[in-house]
Amino acid sequence: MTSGSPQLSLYNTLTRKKEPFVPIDAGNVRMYVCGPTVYDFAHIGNARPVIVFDLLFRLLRHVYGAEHVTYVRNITDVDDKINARAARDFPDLPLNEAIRRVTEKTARQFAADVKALGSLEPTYQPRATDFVLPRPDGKPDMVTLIATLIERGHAYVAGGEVLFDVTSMPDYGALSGRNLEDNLAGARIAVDAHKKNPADFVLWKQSSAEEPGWDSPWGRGRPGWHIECSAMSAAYLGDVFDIHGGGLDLIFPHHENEIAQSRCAHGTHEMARVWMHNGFLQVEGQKMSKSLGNFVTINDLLETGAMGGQAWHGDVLRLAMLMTHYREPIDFSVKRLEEAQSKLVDWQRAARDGQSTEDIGPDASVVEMLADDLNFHRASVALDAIARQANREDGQAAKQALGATLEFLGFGRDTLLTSGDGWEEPPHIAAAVAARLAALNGKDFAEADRIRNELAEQGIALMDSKDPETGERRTKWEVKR
Ligand SMILES: Nc1ncnc2c1ncn2[C@@H]1O[C@H](COP(=O)(O)OP(=O)(O)OP(=O)(O)O)[C@@H](O)[C@H]1O
Ligand SMILES: [Zn+2]
Repeated sequence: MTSGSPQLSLYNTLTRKKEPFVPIDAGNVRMYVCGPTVYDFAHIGNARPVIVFDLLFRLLRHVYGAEHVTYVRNITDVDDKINARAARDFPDLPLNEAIRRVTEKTARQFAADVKALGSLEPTYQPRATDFVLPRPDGKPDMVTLIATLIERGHAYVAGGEVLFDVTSMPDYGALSGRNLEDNLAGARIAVDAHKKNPADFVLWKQSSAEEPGWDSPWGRGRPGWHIECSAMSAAYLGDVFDIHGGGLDLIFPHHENEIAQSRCAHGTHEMARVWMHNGFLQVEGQKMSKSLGNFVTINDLLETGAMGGQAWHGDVLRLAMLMTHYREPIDFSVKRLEEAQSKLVDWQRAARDGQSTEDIGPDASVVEMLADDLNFHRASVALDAIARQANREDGQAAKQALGATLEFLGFGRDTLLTSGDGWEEPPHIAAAVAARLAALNGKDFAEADRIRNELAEQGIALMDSKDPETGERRTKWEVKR
C-alpha cells in the first residue's frame, strides 16, 4: 500500500459483513468478474457490474499501484442462447461459422459500449472457448478440471453428462445460505432421473451433430456454464484470489457452483476471499432483463433518443449509475439521467481551465469515501465541496484537484462542455438550430441543408432525434474535434 492510502473496507457476501480488505499479496491484487454472454447488445443493467467493478479496479490501482492489480473479466462465447441466435440470424451458414459471427460482432459492440462508459480495459479478457480443452501453455482448462473432479470423487458420469455431486461437499451452499434441504425442496431445479441429487449440476453435456462440441474423454460435447469461470479465474489468478464479483443474480447458482468446482478441484477451503455483488438496475420495480423485454441497450442510450428523446453521453450514464450505492437497487429514469447530466456539467465547468501540467492524482477525501465499500454518494458530496472552492477567485488549486479527481473516477474533464448538453449555448448556434427546425417543419429542405452546412463549416455537427412520445424532432449539436 502506498503511504497515506486509506484502509479499504468491502462488503463480503460470504460473511454478510463489511470487512477490512487485506490482499493475499499486495504485489498482485487479483479480481475476477463474470462478464457478458455475447449473443446480443448489452442492456444498461449489464453495464452496472462493468461500471461498479471498474470503479473498484481504479481504486485498487490507486491504493496498491497500477502495476500491482490484475483484473480478469471473461467473455462467455459458448452458451445455448448463442447457438439459437446463430441459427436464427445466419440460417445459411455452417453453425460454427454462424456462432463466430454472432460472438465476434457482439463482443466488439460490448467493448465499444463499455469504453464509452469510461471503463478501463481489464488486464485480461479471456474467451471461454479458448479454455475448453487442455492448452499448449498448460494453463488450467475445463476438461482437465472436470477430470480432476471425477478423480477426486466430486463428479460422476450419468445419462451422457458429467455432473457435480453436491453431497460430496459438506458446506455446499454457504455463499447463498441455502442448504441441501432447501435445494431439494426447490421445485424449480429439474429433477432428472439420472441425477443422484436434484441439486447436482452439469459440468459437461453431450452435443448433437448440429451443436458445437469438443472431443473429450466423455464424448463430443460442451461445457456447462459454471465451469468456465473456475477455469479462467485459475488460469490468470491462481487457485485462491482476492475478489470475485458480479450481479446479485449470480450468487445462486453460478457463484455457488464456481466455488464448489474450484475448491473441490484444487483442494482449497476457499476460492476467493471477498465476494461482491451489485444490486439490480430496475424499471418500475422489476429487474431489467432481456427475458422480460423491459430493457434498453447501452447503445440505444448512447446513440438514439430511446430514453427521454435524446442521446446521452457515456459519462452521464456512468454517473447516473454510480449515484446510487452499488448494493442498492436503482430505478433507472430520465429524471436520474437529467440530474446526472446537470451535476457533471457543474463539476466540469468548475474544473474548467484548471492546469493539468503535472499529475496530482485524485483528491484524498474522495478516495477515502470510496474506500468505505465504494461510497460514491459521500465521494460526490466531497466533489461538490471541491467544486465550490474551484468556483472562487482563488480556486486554481481546487480546479486542478477537481479535474484530476474526475479523471480518476472515469469521467472526462470537459466532455459535456463541448456539446449542447446543459452548457450555455452560444446564441448564434441556438438561433441557427431553431431556424433549421422551422425550415424542416415548412418542408424547405434546401434551406435546412444550407444551415446545416454553414454550421458544419464552423465545426458544429448536428444530430437529430425524435421524442419517442410526441414524435417531435429534437436537435443536438457538438463541436467536432
Ligand atoms: N438488471 C440488472 N442490473 C444489474 N446487473 C445486471 C442486470 N442484469 C444482468 N446483470 C449483470 O450483468 C452481467 C452479465 O449478465 P448476463 O450476460 O448473464 O446477462 P443476463 O443476466 O442474462 O441478462 P438478462 O437477465 O437480461 O437475460 C452479470 O454480472 C449480471 O449479474
Ligand atoms: Zn462466472
